[in-house]
Amino acid sequence: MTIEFVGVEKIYPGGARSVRGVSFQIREGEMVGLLGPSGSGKTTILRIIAGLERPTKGDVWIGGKRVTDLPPQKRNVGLVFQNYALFQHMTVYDNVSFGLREKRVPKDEMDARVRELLRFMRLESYANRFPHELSGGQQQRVALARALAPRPQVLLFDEPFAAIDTQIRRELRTFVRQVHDEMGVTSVFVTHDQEEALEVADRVLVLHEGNVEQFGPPEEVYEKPGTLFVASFIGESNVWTRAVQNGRIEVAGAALPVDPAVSDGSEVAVVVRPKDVELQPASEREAHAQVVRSAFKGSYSACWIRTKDGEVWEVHVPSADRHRWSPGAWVHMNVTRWFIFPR
Ligand SMILES: Nc1ncnc2c1ncn2[C@@H]1O[C@H](COP(=O)(O)OP(=O)(O)OP(=O)(O)O)[C@@H](O)[C@H]1O
Repeated sequence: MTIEFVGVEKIYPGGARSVRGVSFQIREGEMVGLLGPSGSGKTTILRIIAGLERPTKGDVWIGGKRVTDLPPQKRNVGLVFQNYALFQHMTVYDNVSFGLREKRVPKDEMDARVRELLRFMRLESYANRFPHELSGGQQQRVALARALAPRPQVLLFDEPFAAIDTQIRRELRTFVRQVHDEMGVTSVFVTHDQEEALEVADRVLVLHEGNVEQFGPPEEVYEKPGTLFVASFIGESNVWTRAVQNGRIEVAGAALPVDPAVSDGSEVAVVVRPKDVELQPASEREAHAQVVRSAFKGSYSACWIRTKDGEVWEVHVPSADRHRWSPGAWVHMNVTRWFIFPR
């Protein structure tokens, strides 16, 4: 099912303008991650898709049908929330069959569907347990099975793994992606965790103060950020302000060209990813910077270097070379890639 927002605005009673005239289209079968800082409108957008909030302006379309005025139960969407929201007094089996009983699905058909989902979720032996007898990851799989039982064509996830520890979280997100692919649904999930969004989503919708900053595949929002906000929010970055002189800005001893439309004297922001700086050993006189600290991160190490102008940059180096950049070492910097935005 496609999902489309056309000029959707949401003003809550009390005046908070949470979503500011947003338009986007989600394709059939896509998995989209809503990513943005706290308060950027992610949950509100998800709730508007679900029909749990009504937009103040604009329209929502699901599968080519205008659903703006339809209640949640008529939208054929499945919801999975952060806190599982399982019925604590019901067994796993009863939780999963809940939506089917509501729909008065015949018993044999319901039983077959529940067994099929429990098998798929690797929960067959837990059918008679109660939620409190399960781990967080298992509870989340029950919540997913329950959402899937009535065969929704859209699945909505609100921070589904936020309460789960790292190892299980990684397993679950791979599992959710597999479920999405095998069930042939369209999915939208809210997350704070950009690694999660970049890993799992086909496209990421980056939100900032109720506006869409960028909507694109993970590699695009990372490698071709459209705005200063996206460049500094997605992935690690060094962000500095520079004044343009003779059509260029000076960064670590290099004069980088600026869009000719930007006039001399104006200020721009330059963003450099830590992986896009090469270090060379240098004498104190020739060096651009000195290493302040380094930290082992597995396959790479992070180094913080202080330039002679006092800026502290984060630079990533292969861990195998880490010993070359111990605190106090003088370094020459070569910036290999950068983004420039108006200030
Ligand atoms: N029921 C409500 N009544 C009034 N204001 C609300 C309500 N729900 C959300 N808001 C406000 O709308 C804005 C967007 O909230 P929303 O929950 O959509 O953001 P979010 O990006 O999901 O944030 P978080 O990551 O913290 O969950 C915030 O400023 C929030 O305070």
